[in-house]
Amino acid sequence: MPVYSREDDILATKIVSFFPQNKDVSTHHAVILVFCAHTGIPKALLDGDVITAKRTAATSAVATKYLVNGKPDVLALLGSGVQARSHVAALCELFTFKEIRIWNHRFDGAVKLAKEIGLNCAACRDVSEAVKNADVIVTVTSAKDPVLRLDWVKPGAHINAVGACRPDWSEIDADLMKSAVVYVDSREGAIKESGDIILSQAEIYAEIGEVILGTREAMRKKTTVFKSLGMAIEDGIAAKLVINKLGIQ
Ligand SMILES: NC(=O)C1=CN([C@@H]2O[C@H](COP(=O)(O)OP(=O)(O)OC[C@H]3O[C@@H](n4cnc5c(N)ncnc54)[C@H](O)[C@@H]3O)[C@@H](O)[C@H]2O)C=CC1
Ligand SMILES: O=C(O)C1=NCCCC1
Repeated sequence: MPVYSREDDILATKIVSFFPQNKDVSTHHAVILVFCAHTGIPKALLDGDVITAKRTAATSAVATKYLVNGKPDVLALLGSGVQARSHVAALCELFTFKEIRIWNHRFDGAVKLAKEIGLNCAACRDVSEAVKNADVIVTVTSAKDPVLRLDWVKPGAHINAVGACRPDWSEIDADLMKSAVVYVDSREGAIKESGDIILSQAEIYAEIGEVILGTREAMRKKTTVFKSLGMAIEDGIAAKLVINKLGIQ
C-alpha cells in the first residue's frame, strides 16, 4: 500500500501479509517502509501490526463520532481478534458504553475478549442477540459471507464494516447494505475492492472525508454503514507521528 503526499511530506509503503489459517499468531502482519519525501532516501522501517490495528480503529471511531445517532449506550462487536480489541479501545476513548456485547464464530474467542474487557461486557452465542438494540455495531471478522442481517439491526444504528476487504467477500447482507446510508473511506477503493458494496450494488452516499469537510451530510437519524477498507494515507500519517515522536529526521 504505497502513499505519497507532498502536502503531508510523506513517502511510504506498507506491505501486509494475510494468513487466515494462523491460530497462535496474528493472521495479518505488516511492515511500513518510510522514505524521505524530498530525496527518496530510506528513513525507517516500522512495525506495521500496531499501526494497522490502531489506525483502522481510529478511523472507525471518527466515522462513528460523525454518524452515530445521539449518545450510544450499547456497542456490539462481531469478531474477537486484533481489530475487535483495537476497536473497543478506540471507541471507548470517545464514548461511554453501558453495555458491550461480543459475538464470534468460535464462542470461546468471544468469552475470552469479554473477560478481558470486564464487567459491562458479555459474550453472545448469536449475532441477533449481540446486536439487539445496539447503537454501534462493528464487524471485524474474516467471514466471506454475511454475518449481519437487516432484521436484527435497530433502525438508526451505526455500523462500522471493517472486514470483507475483497471484491467477492461480504460481512453485511445485501438488504442491509441497500437500506442503509453508506459511507466509505475511499469511493475508488470501495467500488473495486469491497464485496459488501459490489455484491449488494448498494449506492455509496459519501466518503467520510466529505462529511468531515462538511460537503456531505451526516445522516445520523438513519441506519448508517461506514465501509472501511483501509487507506495508505492512514498508515503514512500514523508512521509520521511515530517518526516525529522518535525524533527521526
Ligand atoms: N478496513 C481495514 O482497514 C482493515 C480491515 N481488516 C480486516 O478486518 C478483519 C479482522 O481483522 P483482524 O482482527 O486483524 O483479524 P483476526 O484474525 O485477528 O480476527 C478475525 C476474527 O474473525 C473470526 N473469523 C474467522 N473466520 C470467520 C468466519 N468464517 N466467519 C466469522 N468469523 C470468522 C475469527 O475467529 C476472529 O475473531 C479481517 O477481515 C481483516 O482483513 C484488517 C485490517 C485493516
Ligand atoms: O491495512 C489495511 O488497510 C488492510 N486492509 C484490508 C485487509 C488487510 C489490511
